[in-house]
Amino acid sequence: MGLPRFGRPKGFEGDSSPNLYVANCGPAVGLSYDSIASVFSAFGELKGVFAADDSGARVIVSYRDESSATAALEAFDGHPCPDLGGRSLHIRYSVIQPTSQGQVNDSVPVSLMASELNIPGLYLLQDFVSIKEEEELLAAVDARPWKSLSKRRVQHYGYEFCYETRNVNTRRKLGELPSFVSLILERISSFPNLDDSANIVLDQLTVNEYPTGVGLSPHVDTHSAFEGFIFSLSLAGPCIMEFRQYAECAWLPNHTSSPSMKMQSPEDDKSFLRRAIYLPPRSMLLLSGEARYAWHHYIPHHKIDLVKDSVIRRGSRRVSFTFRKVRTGPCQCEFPQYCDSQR
Ligand SMILES: O=C(O)CCC(=O)C(=O)O
Ligand SMILES: [Fe+2]
Repeated sequence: MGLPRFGRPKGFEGDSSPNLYVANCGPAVGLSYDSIASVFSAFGELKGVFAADDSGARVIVSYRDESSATAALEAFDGHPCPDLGGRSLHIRYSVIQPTSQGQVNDSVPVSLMASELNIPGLYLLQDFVSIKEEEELLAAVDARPWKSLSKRRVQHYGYEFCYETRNVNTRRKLGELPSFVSLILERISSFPNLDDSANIVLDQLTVNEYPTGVGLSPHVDTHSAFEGFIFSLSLAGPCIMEFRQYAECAWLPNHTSSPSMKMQSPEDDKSFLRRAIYLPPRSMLLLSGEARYAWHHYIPHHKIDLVKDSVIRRGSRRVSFTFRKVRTGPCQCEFPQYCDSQR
């Protein structure tokens, strides 16, 4: 699983910091992130509560001010906390771990199953289409005009996606989704894990063709552009997809709380959790809820991927069909810190 950028300091006396490493605390011991945030926010404004590792029993509580972290540490370290199920917490100041770019790119283990990533709302179904259907879908898009971007080719159906604004013009509808995807839309309407999949109406399709070694930069599909379900069908070649959750989203447009913040893009923000999943051809990925709204997805620009103990070569191309529903009003998701409609 992904390594957090905040770690436990070596030794017992770490330098003080606004970030606390809190052990014996987390969803694995019955404490939700919300309940932890609510108890720790009594000591000052929080930036957030994050998993410290994959145990589910260690978290990073990140404050705006160091003095708040000090007050919380003094109050809670080593004492049973009645508001957190009477658990005794073990608290240290946390430090930012120095990671090299090499580690960032290469060290995250790759899972085969979405459930292993522990990201709510993320689902992967293998063999969503047959080999024959895959051939037909590829033939259908290859018979239609591709638009060349700098490193990959795309086709848009339903609505054009504008890469400059990362949005769609809702007043310019191109038409209905093409008939060659009807079978996919029908299968999506009985997608497991969704309460009401039959009522999901998808009206935008982006087809991406990635040559070997080409990926996609980390991004969250713009909240104000698309609704809460994003389905992505992988065809032809495999890839891995990495998910990143950033501690700060200061580089989002209209960020007002830190006007002096210099960060321009997620690449400048080094505080993030990482998870990765293998996407084989013919699999369907669903991003919903937290996975859709609060995690960046990213396809590393690799020619080969290490999956468990196997080296997997990307094919000569990967073609993905991404189905979304264009949003017509502002997004009202539960993740305002990641939401362009709510900033
Ligand atoms: O190729 C994929 O599976 C994902 C494409 C994607 O994330 C996007 O078009 O926003
Ligand atoms: Fe995306």
